[in-house]
Amino acid sequence: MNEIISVDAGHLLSEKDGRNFILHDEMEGFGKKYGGTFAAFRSLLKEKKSPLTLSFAEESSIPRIRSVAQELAEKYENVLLLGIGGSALGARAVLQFTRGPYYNLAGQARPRLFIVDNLDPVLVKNLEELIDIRKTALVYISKSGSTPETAALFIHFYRKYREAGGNLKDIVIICDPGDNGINRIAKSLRCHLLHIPPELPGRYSVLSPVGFLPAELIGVDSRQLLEGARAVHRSIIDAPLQENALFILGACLYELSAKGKYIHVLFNYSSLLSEFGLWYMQLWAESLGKRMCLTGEPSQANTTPLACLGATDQHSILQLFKECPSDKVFGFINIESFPVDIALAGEFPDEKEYSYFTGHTLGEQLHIEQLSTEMSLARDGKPCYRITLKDMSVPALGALFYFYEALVVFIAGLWQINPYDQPGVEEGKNITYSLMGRSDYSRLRPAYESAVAEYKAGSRIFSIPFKPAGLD
Ligand SMILES: O=P(O)(O)OC[C@H]1O[C@](O)(CO)[C@@H](O)[C@@H]1O
Repeated sequence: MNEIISVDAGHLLSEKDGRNFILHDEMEGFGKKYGGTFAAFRSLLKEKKSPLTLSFAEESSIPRIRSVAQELAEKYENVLLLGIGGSALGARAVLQFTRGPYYNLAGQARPRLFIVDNLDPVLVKNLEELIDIRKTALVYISKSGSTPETAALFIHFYRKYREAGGNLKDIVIICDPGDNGINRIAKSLRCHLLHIPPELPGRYSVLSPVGFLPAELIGVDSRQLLEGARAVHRSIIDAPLQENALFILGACLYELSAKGKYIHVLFNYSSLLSEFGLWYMQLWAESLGKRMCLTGEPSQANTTPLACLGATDQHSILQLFKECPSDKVFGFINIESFPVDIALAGEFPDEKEYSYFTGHTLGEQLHIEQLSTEMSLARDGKPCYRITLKDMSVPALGALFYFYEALVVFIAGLWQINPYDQPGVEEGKNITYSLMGRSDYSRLRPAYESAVAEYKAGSRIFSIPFKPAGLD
């Protein structure tokens, strides 16, 4: 196939079963029902007025990002990337897809890239025991600069780095421009400072310095991510409605959620896409999980993302998918052509459970298992679509990122919700700031402290005693 990605939406449709699928007649009416919303969405893309298109302008920042990456790669054995959510998940997906899960273990990998996106003290200690901080560069990514988890990690590693005599100018900070703590710190350290376009929300920022720097650090040409994204961008703009993959899929998913298919499962058929699955979950959840419409009315948005890994999760969650309530729509991501394949030798020819593998390959088996899983769900009344990536190239990954970014923005338009904010995350952050003693939140602290006391008073704890053997 010549396409970079293709979408098979045929098994979201049915001739007769309009309860679980989209009827062919219903699809015929999509243009009339959703064409207006799509046209508005498409013209924002075309006129480069959509936040998504800010990524394309970021191409101009790549030469500088590349030179920072090369400088760090020459000087350091390790790079520690601190970020969370949109400031880490895209980098994780790029690292895993392009270099595989064992990149840091490969002797020739330089620099090794460690992405820390949690506060867990055990995780941090484990990492410290593994790396020599004197040979480690620090990259601190926080769009807002106020995310408490990443700020805490930066404080910790900055202290270690400074105590180890690290060159403060080599630190890289990536954030929004602005007059705030993170920008002042970057200026006072006189370190590398890369800015994210303010109108590009964090979960859409993988195609910006947030994803480009980690890509360049591991030797991936970040321009190629943009090349793939551009191919999708052009196809959204150029393809007529009835052949437009994004329009058809977006309209189907929207209609299916109205038919009770609330859970959007993304079943990725490559271990090198499991981090992409986590990136997708944040993108989908924070963009589409909205209580209110742009009009101020309660929203009808009712979708939950779930990422799974094929073939692995066929042996964990598939049973439930098959036999429990039909509240899901399934997206499969398949790789057409793996860069390598492994042929199975003819062992145990007298054993029927083993002899049939002879002459097959692991890639072939993965494809067969993907198809079997999809077919068994579709034949059981579960709507399925499949996205096939031509290969495991960098442009294919860029295309996939942009496709899902555009898909959520289009679907948000159908629900008339804002895909770019995340008001639901704020309360938890405010409680954390107050309880941790952030000065500009001290006013809220007494109220939150009494709310915490009240909450804890509601606990009902049932303990299970344990006496280690030999201590009786
Ligand atoms: O890049 P920042 O500002 O540190 O934010 C990290 C993440 O926190 C959130 O704001 C809330 O979860 C996400 O939208 C964002 O990706």
